[in-house]
Amino acid sequence: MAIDALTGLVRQIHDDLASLADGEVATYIPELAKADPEHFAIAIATVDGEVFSVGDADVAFTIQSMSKPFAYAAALDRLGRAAVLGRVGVEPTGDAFNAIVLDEVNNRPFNPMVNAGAIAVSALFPGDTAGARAEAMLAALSRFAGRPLAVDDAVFASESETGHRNRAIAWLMLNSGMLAAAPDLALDTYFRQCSVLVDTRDLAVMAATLAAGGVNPRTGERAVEAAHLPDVLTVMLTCGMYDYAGQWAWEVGLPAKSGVAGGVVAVVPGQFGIAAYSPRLDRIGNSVRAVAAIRRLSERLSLHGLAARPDAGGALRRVLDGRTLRSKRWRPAADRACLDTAGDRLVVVELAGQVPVGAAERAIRRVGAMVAAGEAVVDLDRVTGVDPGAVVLFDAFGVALAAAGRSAWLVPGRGGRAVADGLGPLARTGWHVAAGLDEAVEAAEDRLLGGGAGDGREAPLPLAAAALLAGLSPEDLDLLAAEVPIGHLAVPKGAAAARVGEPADAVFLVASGRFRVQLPIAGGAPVHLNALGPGDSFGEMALMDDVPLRSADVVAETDATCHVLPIAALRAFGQNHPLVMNRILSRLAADLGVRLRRVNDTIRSLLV
Ligand SMILES: NC(=O)CC[C@H](N)C(=O)O
Repeated sequence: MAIDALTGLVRQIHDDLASLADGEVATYIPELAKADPEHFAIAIATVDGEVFSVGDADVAFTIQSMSKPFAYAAALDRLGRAAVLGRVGVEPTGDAFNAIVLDEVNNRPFNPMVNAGAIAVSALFPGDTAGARAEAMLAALSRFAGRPLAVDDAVFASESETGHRNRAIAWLMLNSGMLAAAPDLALDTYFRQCSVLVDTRDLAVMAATLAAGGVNPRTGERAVEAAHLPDVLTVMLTCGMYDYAGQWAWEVGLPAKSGVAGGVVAVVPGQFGIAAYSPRLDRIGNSVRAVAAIRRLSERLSLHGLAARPDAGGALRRVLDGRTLRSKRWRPAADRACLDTAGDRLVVVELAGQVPVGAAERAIRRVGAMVAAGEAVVDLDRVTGVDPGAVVLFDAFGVALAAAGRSAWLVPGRGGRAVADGLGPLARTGWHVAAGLDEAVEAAEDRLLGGGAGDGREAPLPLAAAALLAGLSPEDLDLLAAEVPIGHLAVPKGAAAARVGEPADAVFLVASGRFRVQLPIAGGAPVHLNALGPGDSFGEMALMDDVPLRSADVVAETDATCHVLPIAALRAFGQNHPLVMNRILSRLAADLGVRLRRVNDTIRSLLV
């Protein structure tokens, strides 16, 4: 049995309320009077499909008015907002759920949560016969529950026989032309809809489907388009608890809906669906224990929708500048020195997690402060989601950049694809979308440097200028040139000087041009490890160990040339001149130390 945090907390609330016996079981629908007043259950469903429950969570009862948000969602999905708004408003009435009050001005019921509005919505289910409409209604509600639901025929019969007030409402609406179907047909669908059998766990899953953007977290099936959720959740918050809705919004702050069989569902957008069941009702028709249970849960877990939220800037993970964050591109000492000073005119803003509008605005503000005099990169690789409004801001900023004749780099990475896709035509935006952070930083550095050296057209460096041989005297170099057959290799742009798995039989000293050291990934882009330029070396690790094969690809970024020293000849040279070889190996060890520290910095930056 897995140990979790919610079950114990919910059980505590359940136990604390077990003795609460206020309220009366509904009897105006005779069949409802048969409910066991002691039944009490609480359930929570998460948006990733877990369901926690305590008490009588498997006891079945009829959904009653808790069906209304789901029927409303189905109507919005099928007919669209305008058509449904023409049939039912969104204004709370402050009256009882069965009030015979219609919005005469707009010729429609006030909202879809009271009976009048709900009957108007039930009339919108498709079908020419009661059976066809019932089938459409059950299919819609079942998508939210994630299992086939059925009607309790006894409750349906009981409500049909006694539903005179609802009949009055329906015929009154017919009289005003508000009903989209014949009253008997609309009422048949509505009474069946209210008589659908559910248990508390079902209701939690139905609410979780609304919390999860309209997708059922148990089945993965979409029950309603996400675009309709604000409509559904708003009327649940403002009207769902009838003339207790104002106090509910103030105390609990969650979109919710009650039902006279004794249930209440509540939605924590993006997190949970909550349901509670206990048949005793207060004078308004809401379950006393269920209201108390969800109120306590909201208080205990600070779920109130308008509770203070953490600063939106939390998604702004890091802001670095070009003095600390460098591209992997090789740069000559002069360029490196330039970046040591001018690097503060290159800013890299990194976002992570969910990006609300506020965080996007803050990141953009940092970029906007820089692009007038320098370069900027926005890295979204660690982002897990971007609010639609944030995408709008990124696009608007791109247009402002273009209008100002400036530009900046955007790195969508693994999480920011929605932003890149949401940008208008790249021609009208000042964003450069980069495949990776290193590419963007390299391009920003180039622009800061006015180009950047190592383009392959420079004169090849002599052997003596190789960093690996920096410790050798002219005499040492003469010895080396006399006893080691030194080759020269020209590598055209795009060609590989070395490939993974090839024999590691030579050391390459870069004389001109640039190389990228990379790991080939089957079916994907290679992983960029390092950049090399004139004076650098590769393949020299073979001097230190007996690994006979190359461990990475080395590909020319520009036309390039290298001095080539065979390993076997170098080893023989080392036997004859151990002191000279020792200077080469000391240099190599020092270089490896620099590379190791750079790798440590990279790892540390990933963990920060
Ligand atoms: N609030 C409710 O659950 C009322 C639903 C019930 N079927 C009615 O129409 O009266």
